[in-house]
Amino acid sequence: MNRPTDPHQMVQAATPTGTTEGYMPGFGNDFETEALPGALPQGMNSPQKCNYGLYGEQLSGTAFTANPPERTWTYRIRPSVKHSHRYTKIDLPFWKSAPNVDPDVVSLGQYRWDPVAYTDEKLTWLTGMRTMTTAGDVNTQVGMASHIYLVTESMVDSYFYSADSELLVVPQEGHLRFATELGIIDLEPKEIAIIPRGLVYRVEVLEGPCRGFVCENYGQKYELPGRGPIGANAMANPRDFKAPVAAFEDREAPSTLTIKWCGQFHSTQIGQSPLDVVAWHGNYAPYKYDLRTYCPVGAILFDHPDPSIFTVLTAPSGVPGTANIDFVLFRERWMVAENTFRPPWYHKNIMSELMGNIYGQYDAKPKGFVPGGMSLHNMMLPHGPDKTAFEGASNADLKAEKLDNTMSFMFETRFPQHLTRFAAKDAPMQDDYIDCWSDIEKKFDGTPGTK
Ligand SMILES: O=C(O)Cc1cc(O)ccc1O
Ligand SMILES: [Fe+2]
Repeated sequence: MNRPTDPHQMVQAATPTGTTEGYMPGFGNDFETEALPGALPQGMNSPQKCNYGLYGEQLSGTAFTANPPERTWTYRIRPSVKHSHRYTKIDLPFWKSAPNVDPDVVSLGQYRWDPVAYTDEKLTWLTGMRTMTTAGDVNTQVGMASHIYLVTESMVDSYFYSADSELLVVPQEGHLRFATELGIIDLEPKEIAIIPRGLVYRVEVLEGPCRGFVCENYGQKYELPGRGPIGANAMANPRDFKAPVAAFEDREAPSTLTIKWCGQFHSTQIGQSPLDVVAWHGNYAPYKYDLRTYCPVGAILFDHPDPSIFTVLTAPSGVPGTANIDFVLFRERWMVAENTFRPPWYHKNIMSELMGNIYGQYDAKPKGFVPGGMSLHNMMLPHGPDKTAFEGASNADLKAEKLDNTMSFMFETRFPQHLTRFAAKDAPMQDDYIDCWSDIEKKFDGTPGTK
């Protein structure tokens, strides 16, 4: 067990034998963890008096009667209802929620952005969030928002939770620490984290500046996609998802708690750190996942399958097979298909595709889609390889080829995505993006045979 030496170091539970330090493996497991011995009641949830004078409190992430229900029992120094003032609305003008349809902004189109640049401005997780697109409606818990974050400063005596959403965090540069009620998640590029709806946390900069992408999921929680005929292994394997062990701080200091609720931000003053959960058990918890453990399955003879084969996590929408959000990963892999145009095909899709580049080069766009950059191919708008990618791939010698040093992803939603004013006017949009297709030649001349 660690003892705190500075205000931001928490007392952390010992790690169960054989697991990565500070984390417990498994997707959606029913975990139990305690940072002080005997803090977790055994065999029951609500003893008349909890050990150490702790308060028992349940955090429900699904309806009580959902199947399966997801909830966590926390044993904490104070119940979280102990805050001293009412909530005051505050303004975080760059963090938008759906519906956010700006009459001056055209969302219909193919768009691409260079990385949003750091400035001299000091930015925290809250002030550094820049919404790029929104889809659906936060009030009916349908849809999503995509954001870029630029974070240079740790939150100090400042805590946050989103009642609106589960956050999928995809770092591109820098190392962040999510000190949450349920424990600590350290996060760096090539990893992702999921922060559940309702969970209080503080974000610290371990190595800055930090830039990355966030998909805010207003709907049902992310789950592992069914693998169907692929079977019980490959793609994202459950044991590679890691939930933190319990960690707490007993810290009395005037602090601010900010809540995102129905698209608006509110804050209240509290006299202590809310990260005071000494022990917990349950299946509603934050987790992280190392994208390098994703085992891609692909074409081993001919043709290019749909990108759904690369789904890491899927958030259902209620319509079977039609996700509110799919998180899809394009990582290093071998290309071996014979007599095949190997990059993505030209296509139109009812789903809206927002992509981000974590590092390297993406096969359909060898130039222009750079690390830290994003692109949007909105509902039913045609897109596909640029002229260079098309010419290269249709004339390539089709030997086995490793796509190396490449990691891009897609937030794919069944809902159209609307650009924010920031995305349309302030972010570094590439005005000439659609020119990447304009030189595609007509090869047809009425005579048979390949050209
Ligand atoms: O548009 C894109 O680049 C994403 C994508 C990749 C792929 O392999 C197939 C379809 C698709 O939309
Ligand atoms: Fe696409």
